[in-house]
Amino acid sequence: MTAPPPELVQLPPGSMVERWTITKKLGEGGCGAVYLCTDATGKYALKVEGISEQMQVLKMEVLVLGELTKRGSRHFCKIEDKGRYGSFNYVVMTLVGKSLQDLRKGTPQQSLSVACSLSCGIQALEALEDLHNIGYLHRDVKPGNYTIGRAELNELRKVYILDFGMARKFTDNNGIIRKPRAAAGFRGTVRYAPIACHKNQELGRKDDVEVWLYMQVELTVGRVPWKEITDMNAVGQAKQAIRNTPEKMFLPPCPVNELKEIMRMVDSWDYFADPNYSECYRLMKQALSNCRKPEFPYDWEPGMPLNYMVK
Ligand SMILES: Nc1ncnc2c1ncn2[C@@H]1O[C@H](COP(=O)(O)OP(=O)(O)OP(=O)(O)O)[C@@H](O)[C@H]1O
Repeated sequence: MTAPPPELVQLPPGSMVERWTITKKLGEGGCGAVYLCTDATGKYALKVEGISEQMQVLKMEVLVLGELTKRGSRHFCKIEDKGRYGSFNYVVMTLVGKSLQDLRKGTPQQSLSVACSLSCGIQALEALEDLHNIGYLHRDVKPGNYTIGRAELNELRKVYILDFGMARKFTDNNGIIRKPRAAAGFRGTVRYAPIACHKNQELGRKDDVEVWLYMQVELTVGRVPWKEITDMNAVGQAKQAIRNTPEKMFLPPCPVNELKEIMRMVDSWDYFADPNYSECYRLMKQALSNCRKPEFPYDWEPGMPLNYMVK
């Protein structure tokens, strides 16, 4: 018999968690919920997880964000507070804006304009590079886990990465890459999983970059070729097969030459490889310049079609 789903912590509007007043629920994930909260200094996001939850993912979130907060990293929420309160653990962090998934879905064509998606893509890869540089893999890269900042903070041109519930440390305490396990279980979302994940192989930095590339396609074109396929193995096969006909994935207005070159590089890397991020940025910037569209304003800035979504 399977265990009943864990009870999510419910915090009604007006309730307090230490000095934080709950305003409303922002969303729910697999293992907890995220609330809008305030204190005397402003608005924040408060993430909670019951202490009896089987999968304790908040710990990883605190570990990763704590490390990045220390380093003053770009693209990450800052931790304001953390602790245990009654029967749950909580972390209070920077409040961010809409996800790239919501913004993409807010358009009739389900995609961002090409210059906007390339520019956001560069920031999204910078976030992964920063995370990899402190020894962690994200392993759940997808447009729903990237957001923009808030208009009130003048952060409409900033991309944040969220959700480290599936992160994994790939280095040991001496910074040496851990030995890959012989077999690893499937992790993440089928649509965005790297090929190695379909093969139950240990994931490395190159796998986060592979998935970032799929995300780039989705943001620019509105879909990945395996969108309609539901069977996990068939999705894995489709990802493999597209290597023979990359033009079918990098549809206009994708910069096909540059993205093909990035895919070629990614496919040449193994578990231990340190991805050549700077070459990826160079190709993305080349594509941005070749598309002959201005990088700014982004699609959701004042006067632009998606601005209604960030108000
Ligand atoms: N710092 C934040 N500021 C604003 N909204 C946030 C913040 N962190 C998370 N959210 C929102 O709260 C919701 C749940 O987020 P969370 O990342 O915890 O869920 P999850 O467990 O990853 O969910 P999923 O299973 O969908 O991946 C999402 O809609 C997310 O956009």
